[in-house]
Amino acid sequence: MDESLVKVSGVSKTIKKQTLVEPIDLKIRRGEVLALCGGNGAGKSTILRMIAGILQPSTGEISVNGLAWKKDRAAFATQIGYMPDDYQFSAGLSAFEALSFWAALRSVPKQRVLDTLAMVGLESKKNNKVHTFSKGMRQRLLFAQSLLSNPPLLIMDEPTNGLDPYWMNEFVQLIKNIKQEGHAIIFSTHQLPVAEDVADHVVFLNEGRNCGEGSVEHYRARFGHHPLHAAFQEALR
Ligand SMILES: Nc1ncnc2c1ncn2[C@@H]1O[C@H](COP(=O)(O)OP(=O)(O)OP(=O)(O)O)[C@@H](O)[C@H]1O
Repeated sequence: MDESLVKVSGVSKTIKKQTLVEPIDLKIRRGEVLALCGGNGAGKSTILRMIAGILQPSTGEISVNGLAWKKDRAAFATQIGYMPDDYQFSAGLSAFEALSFWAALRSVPKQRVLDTLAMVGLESKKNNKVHTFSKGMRQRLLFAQSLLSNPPLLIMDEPTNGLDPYWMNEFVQLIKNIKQEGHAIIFSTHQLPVAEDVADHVVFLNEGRNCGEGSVEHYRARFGHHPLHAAFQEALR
């Protein structure tokens, strides 16, 4: 029996005759972390945005927890927490206010707002204006936003971008905890050591195409320490 929480089959994206993503198949089970790795313009964000229901695929089907975006968008959206790679916060809002706004949209209680701020180490900054935050602090706030409703699937676009080594490590721990709770996670990264640390399975992308994939365990057995660099080189050949 196929126990995948997320099923992506034959999903592609073409805009004005330009193929951004060639048909791709992905499956993610509960408690599994999938990393999309690839260089600039490889198609990572486009794939994540299609799974998040923000961008309509040109072909293919996507379902999360048995719900198809095409059939029931509202229910589909409740299954997903999405952390974009770039987000302009409204000027003048504090971290607590920004998170409370998203919480209200999802009927999430105020206590959960405080809890998620604590999870990402922003509790003491909750009344500070978001526009005064550093890049890493904004990333942590976006991460908190994606966790608010405790959804089965977390989709994160370059989540460790701008994080200092301490928060990089904290992020890895948070993802491991969330994974243990049975959530499925898909994220994109340029940082192969991050993928090595948290991912179970890696898909390498190049020019909108899946050019190789495998489990981190498999790559480690094959290439030893820091295996994804060697695996990516091989995939690009
Ligand atoms: N709305 C759009 N219209 C036309 N082309 C687009 C659009 N969005 C993205 N692209 C192109 O699609 C390709 C894939 O972009 P995408 O943002 O998915 O890559 P990425 O792997 O996330 O890159 P990066 O690591 O730089 O964020 C790029 O060539 C990009 O220029």
